[in-house]
Amino acid sequence: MVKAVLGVIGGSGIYDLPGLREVRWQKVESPWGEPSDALCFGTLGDLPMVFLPRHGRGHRIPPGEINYRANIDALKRAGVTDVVSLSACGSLRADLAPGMFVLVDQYIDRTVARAKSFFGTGCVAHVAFGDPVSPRLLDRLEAAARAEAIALHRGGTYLAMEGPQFSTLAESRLYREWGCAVIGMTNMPEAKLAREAELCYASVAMVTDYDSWHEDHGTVDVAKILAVMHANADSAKRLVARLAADFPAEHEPCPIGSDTALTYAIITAPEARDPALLRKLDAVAGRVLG
Ligand SMILES: CSC[C@H]1O[C@H](OP(=O)(O)O)[C@H](O)[C@@H]1O
Ligand SMILES: Nc1ncnc2[nH]cnc12
Repeated sequence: MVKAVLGVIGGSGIYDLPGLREVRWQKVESPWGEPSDALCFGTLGDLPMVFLPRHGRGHRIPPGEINYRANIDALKRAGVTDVVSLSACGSLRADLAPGMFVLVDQYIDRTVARAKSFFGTGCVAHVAFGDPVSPRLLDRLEAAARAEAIALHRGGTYLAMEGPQFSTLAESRLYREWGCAVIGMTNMPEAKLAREAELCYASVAMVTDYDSWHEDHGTVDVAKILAVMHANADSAKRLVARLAADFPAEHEPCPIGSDTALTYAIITAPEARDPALLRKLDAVAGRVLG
């Protein structure tokens, strides 16, 4: 049996997880560089949990400078099987009001200046990503939100922008025409890397604002976001506590194969593989590389 370990990546406004027991912050070394912070290990009920504040405690790191590879690698090394990503986001739809939580099921990646893969020259891999989110995690998040009476919308496309500046009005309108539901700066390449690391992944996008398109709300700024973010953070912590309380002790095989994503993904012939890269892949791809 594979023991379930729930990883939580906390976004803006979420720098700890109250309610964790046996808490210990511990630095995890990664061959991919520095994770955003030490990892916070603990238990909620009987479930082992690992928490990582995406921007570091004190919100030191901007979205474009987060070492997403080190973060996902460190969570993998810590034994995490499932990752819930918590994120502040702007809404691109009138019906998704500030305060609502959206369970994202698709992404559009418009980030441009980030390392997006663990693989590369010396070990090439192409994982499937048509279904980027683990549906079973979504089911569990939906049930937890219902139990906590948190307003939630299931489904929607998250537009990942580079930032750190917010969108222009023209960009905001364009993303609405593309049918996107929410916008943020961090879920890519995080979701791609989680898939490469064979982690089940789901994003909870917590709406803080209407981005720049809404005539009644003007353009977005950090003051508007902060006004909603703290209430969202309290709900998110309740959501996670409920999720953990109902989480199975044994890792459930992912119905879309997130946890076996590398089985047929590596295309480089064994004799052409770069030993130095293979060493860095020990945690992420250890299951298939041996
Ligand atoms: C503080 S507003 C902009 C900031 O918030 C979001 O971060 P996260 O996804 O980590 O909650 C957004 O992506 C920006 O990084
Ligand atoms: N409107 C917005 N655009 C990008 N990231 C955000 N995070 C919170 N609100 C956002």
